[in-house]
Amino acid sequence: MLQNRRVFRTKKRNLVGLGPQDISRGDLVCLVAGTDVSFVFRRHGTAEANAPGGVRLVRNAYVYGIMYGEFVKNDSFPTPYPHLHPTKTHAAMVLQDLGRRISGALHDATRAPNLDEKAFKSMLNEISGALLEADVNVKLVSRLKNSISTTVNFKDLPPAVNKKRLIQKTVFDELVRLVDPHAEPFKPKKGKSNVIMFVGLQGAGKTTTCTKLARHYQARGFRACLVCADTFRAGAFDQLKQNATKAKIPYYGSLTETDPAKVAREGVDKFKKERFEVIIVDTSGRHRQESALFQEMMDIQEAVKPDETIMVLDASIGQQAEAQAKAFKEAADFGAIIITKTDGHASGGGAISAVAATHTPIVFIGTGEHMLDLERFAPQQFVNKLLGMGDMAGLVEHVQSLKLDQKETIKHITEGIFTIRDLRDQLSNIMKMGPLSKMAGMIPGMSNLPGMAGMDDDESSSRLKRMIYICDSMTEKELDSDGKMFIEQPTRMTRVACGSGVSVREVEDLLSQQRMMAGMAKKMGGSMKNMQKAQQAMGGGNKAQQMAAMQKRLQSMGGAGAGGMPDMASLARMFGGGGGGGMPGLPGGMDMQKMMESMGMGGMMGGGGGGRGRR
Ligand SMILES: Nc1nc2c(ncn2[C@@H]2O[C@H](COP(=O)(O)OP(=O)(O)OP(=O)(O)O)[C@@H](O)[C@H]2O)c(=O)[nH]1
Repeated sequence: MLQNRRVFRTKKRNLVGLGPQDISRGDLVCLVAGTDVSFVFRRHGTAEANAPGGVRLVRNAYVYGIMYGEFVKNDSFPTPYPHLHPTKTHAAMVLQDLGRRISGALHDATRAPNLDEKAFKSMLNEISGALLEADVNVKLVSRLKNSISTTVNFKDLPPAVNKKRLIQKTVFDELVRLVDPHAEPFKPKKGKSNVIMFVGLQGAGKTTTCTKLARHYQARGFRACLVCADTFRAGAFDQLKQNATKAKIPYYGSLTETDPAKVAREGVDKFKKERFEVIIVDTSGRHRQESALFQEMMDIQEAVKPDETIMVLDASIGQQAEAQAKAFKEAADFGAIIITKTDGHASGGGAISAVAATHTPIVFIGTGEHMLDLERFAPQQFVNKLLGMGDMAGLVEHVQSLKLDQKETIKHITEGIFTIRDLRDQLSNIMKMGPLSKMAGMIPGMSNLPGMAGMDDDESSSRLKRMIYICDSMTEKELDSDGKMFIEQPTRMTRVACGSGVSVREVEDLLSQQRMMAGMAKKMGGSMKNMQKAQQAMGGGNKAQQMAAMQKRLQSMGGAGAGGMPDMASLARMFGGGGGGGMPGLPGGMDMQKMMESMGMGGMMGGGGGGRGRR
């Protein structure tokens, strides 16, 4: 389980086990009749994959709680095939696992018919164990445990107190305290040159994160640019150049100058003269905390006098994080931390402990290699999300930052129309939003749904791309049509299929999805007008207050890790489209679950299932 092996878990029973090292996301762990160990199977990725014969054996596995047949005897698990009993396996993100364990412990304790001291203590032990396993510093865990015990003070609780509420609130508050150093992070000011310098060990993700951050500020209206002061690693400037070019961000660096402080000064001076507002300086890393690295860091700091120094910490650093952060703090006195690679198998707790050790706030977390994989870190929202309670404010901010153009589609839906072009626009908007699993994590209750945790982002993204290719192979007239011309002239389908490199069947599927959505649009046409009026009336008020009220309402629907699923249709209606304080990501009244299902991602919403294979 620990040395390079995988951990399996199912949401309901937290099953844990050992598996082969080459196990991968989406594999099935099955009990086969007549055997007493479980086996890992892999789907072939064809339409027949769901048929009993559509899988191949990878190797055996040991999963506690199912290997002696307990699983088969428990009829609360779905049994899609009589002789194969799959549980969803995935190379789980450990932070997500940590969240699931904590909310599972809370859930078990607070749902117990007799919430006695024993149940409370066992919940505390489970939470502490989960935090320790995730590499959170042992002193911090013990402090958290004591604090919860003291605040709840189970023995002397007056009978009138709502124990469940109190426990939930205390655990939540203490987890927030763990990641909140109560220090205000730096905020760049418009109309001024804000110099931000990055420091960190080699490979922590500095160069990647510099570009992500520059893009983040650029998307929020700042004139952002990048300076490469890494003259130590061959290829560092090329990497920054490549990233910056892709993100359309101006950059500065030198292939010949060897003094990093000189390059940094030249770059910063140049961009200050050009009135750039966010100037990000990337520095070099080393394998270890070497004195040469620290000296270089101080020289660059002296040369560019940054307004903010950010330390980049790899989430997988584990227990060394604290010592490393302390050493960097002494040398470079950084004012903020960015934790990268939180999407990996890292435990993340070490990096979280670094916050407490240096009293420095985490400002962002890196959640993938893509340019958009940077999330603002806010302690309360982070804990909300960790416990599966969603992060609505983050979701709205994320979608708003994408500046999605919805006007045409919303106008169409109001008129009861949904063209193929509308479908194409929606598909590309969904692509811009980033991985669906990430979006799901931000919607209260959604990350707790069966199937969500193991959602295969690569597969859904490639499916979306193929659908966009199909649309891109159509003529303007076809795109603006209601799709009927394809039924009247089926050769059009063959032409589009050839043009986009897919089968005619896939074109047919896309058209039937568009037809289904057009049917929904037709039904919604009339009611939309009234809804927009209501939204406009709401749009004038205080948005922060509305946001807080919405978050509260959704939480009460989702419950604290209870897995309650908000009504997605009403959620989408609340977001509305276009007007007032609505979220421009989804057309008003669109049922997200139906929309995902219609796009062939229904399997993700309900677990199992799986989509149609490619031909
Ligand atoms: N999965 C994932 N990978 C990341 C993330 N951030 C960075 N990476 C990857 O980590 C690797 C190292 O990132 P770099 O940006 O080159 O690291 P660096 O700190 O600049 O390295 P040096 O310049 O050698 O000091 C690259 O392959 C990045 O794509 C993240 O949040 N998630």
